[in-house]
Amino acid sequence: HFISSVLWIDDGTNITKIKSQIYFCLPKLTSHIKQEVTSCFCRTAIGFLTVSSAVTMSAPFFLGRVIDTIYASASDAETMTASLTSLCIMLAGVFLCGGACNAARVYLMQSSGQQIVRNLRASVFSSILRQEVAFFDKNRTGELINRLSADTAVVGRSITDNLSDGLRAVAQAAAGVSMMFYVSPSLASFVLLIVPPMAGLAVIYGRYLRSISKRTQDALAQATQLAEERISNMRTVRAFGKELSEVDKYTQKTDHVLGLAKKEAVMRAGFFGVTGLSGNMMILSVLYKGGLLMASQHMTVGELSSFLMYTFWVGISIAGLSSFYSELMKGFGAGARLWELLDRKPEFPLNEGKILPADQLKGQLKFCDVSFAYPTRKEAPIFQNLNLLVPAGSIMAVVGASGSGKSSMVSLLLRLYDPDAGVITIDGHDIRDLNPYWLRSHIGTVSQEPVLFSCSIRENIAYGATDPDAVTTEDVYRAAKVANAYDFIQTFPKGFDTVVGEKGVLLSGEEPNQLFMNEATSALDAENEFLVQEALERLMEGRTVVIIAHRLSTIKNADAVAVLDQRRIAECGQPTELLGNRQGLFRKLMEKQTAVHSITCGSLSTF
Ligand SMILES: Nc1ncnc2c1ncn2[C@@H]1O[C@H](COP(=O)(O)OP(=O)(O)OP(=O)(O)O)[C@@H](O)[C@H]1O
Repeated sequence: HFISSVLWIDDGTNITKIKSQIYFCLPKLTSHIKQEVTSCFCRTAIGFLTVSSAVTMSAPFFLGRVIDTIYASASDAETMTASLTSLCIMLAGVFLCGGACNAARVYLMQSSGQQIVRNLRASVFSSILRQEVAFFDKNRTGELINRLSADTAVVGRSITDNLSDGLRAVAQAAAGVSMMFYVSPSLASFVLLIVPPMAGLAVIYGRYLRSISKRTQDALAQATQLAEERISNMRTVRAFGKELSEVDKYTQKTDHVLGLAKKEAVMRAGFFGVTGLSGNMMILSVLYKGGLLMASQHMTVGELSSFLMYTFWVGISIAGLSSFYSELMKGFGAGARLWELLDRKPEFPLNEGKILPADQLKGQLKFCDVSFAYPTRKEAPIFQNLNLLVPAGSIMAVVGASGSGKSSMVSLLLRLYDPDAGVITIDGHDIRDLNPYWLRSHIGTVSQEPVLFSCSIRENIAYGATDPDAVTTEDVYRAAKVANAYDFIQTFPKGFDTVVGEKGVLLSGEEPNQLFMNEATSALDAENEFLVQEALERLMEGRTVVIIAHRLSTIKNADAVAVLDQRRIAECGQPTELLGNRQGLFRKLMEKQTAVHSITCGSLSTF
């Protein structure tokens, strides 16, 4: 136990990183631990820990006494039965008490850990949702989810059960070594002479084993990344017919993992074979030396038995210490990632800034010399000195080639990102001075992508309301009717209570005939397009509307058209006027447009 645990305690990898994680986390973890330790919950657990450890560590001593009693009175059956019975009953009571205390300690520590995990999860989730949109461009969803679920659990465990297991291991190892010296100083010195050199060898071997183990992990991570990318972009793989070559690539990566794993297996086999052998050899030598001490009347058989049991306990406790250490290091790593997230101040305020009085709101929109590049792709500017004026109450269609930045304009208007230069104003007010909550609640967006949460249609419709709980069934029906969706939703067996999954996954699964039958799709599309168009036209009345026209047929109601090209508005004017210019970009776009795309429409509803 001792030798194999040395392997894991000596974590030679990246000490500097671990150190910086410890410096960063320790104050935060300490405040958590302080809070925890001062709770009566935890004090009780420490009390139980002390009793159970004391019982565990006194057990070998008393068991040695039992053996000596058996030996001493082996010739007198009556005396032996009497003294053995009373000793065993007493010890059984003590052990029972120790077991109960241990169970209570584990229960209290685990509950305390779960409480910490719950609090951490709530704070981390809240911190994630407060971040600006650019943060989500830079951080992968999977990684954030991992912090929320796995890292919180690791931190919780490392400062509760793990800490109590660690304390227990320290106490038991110290008590065990002391008891070994108490029972037989000469045998204890003998053991302590042979263990350190063996531990030294284990450290050297362990470092090599760990480096191979790390290489295997890295190779596996590469293979997994390849698989993840290919699976999530399955459509592209299928479209290019690359299934077989991708399988080959993945197989090559897994072959590499297999090669390293085999090497590691050989190394591990050697290591554990040698540690098992050396463990047995050590016990044999203790027995040999102990036997000699018994022969010279320096030790009883009970003392030798106690001594052996203590050596086992010390070994087990040190193994426990090594797992405590590695869990604690994991806790520091996870903690560093969590607190980095918890301490991160979002770049945009969430609910601060000016709120314009409703009666002063006209809805004039202006982009003045706006330059913008996505934070993740600073080298590829989307807009440079873009200017556009959308008069209050008018309908402006923004057109342009795919990737010209139409949707990016909506993102800037919603203040999902800030321009790098220039200003965007609403009725002359810089949107950076306005309260983003208020701003977004006054901008309605209608998008081609139905983002549905996995709950009922009713809940999905109510999602946009300021207070979804206050939304009545009538409100939901009214909203559905305005969107021309009421009749369509009523065709589902469960109507508004139909549960839909993320991106409508369940909806398609439940209602395949009505939604996704091949022959029906075109008819449904046309019908839906008409219904949506009609609903939008009703919504547009009296509002400032920016239509992001992916399909040029959707601009027929627009008062003006702005053509995006070369990172700015290249043309702007009435559709008929622009169509009249044969060399104009709009005219060319109209001529080019033969394929039918779906629409995305960003509308400034309230203005
Ligand atoms: N979050 C993002 N991070 C980095 N680049 C982005 C991001 N979103 C869009 N882009 C890039 O910005 C450019 C403009 O994209 P945008 O979606 O605004 O164009 P679009 O005109 O609406 O295109 P489409 O008509 O194809 O929808 C594209 O090159 C796109 O790849």
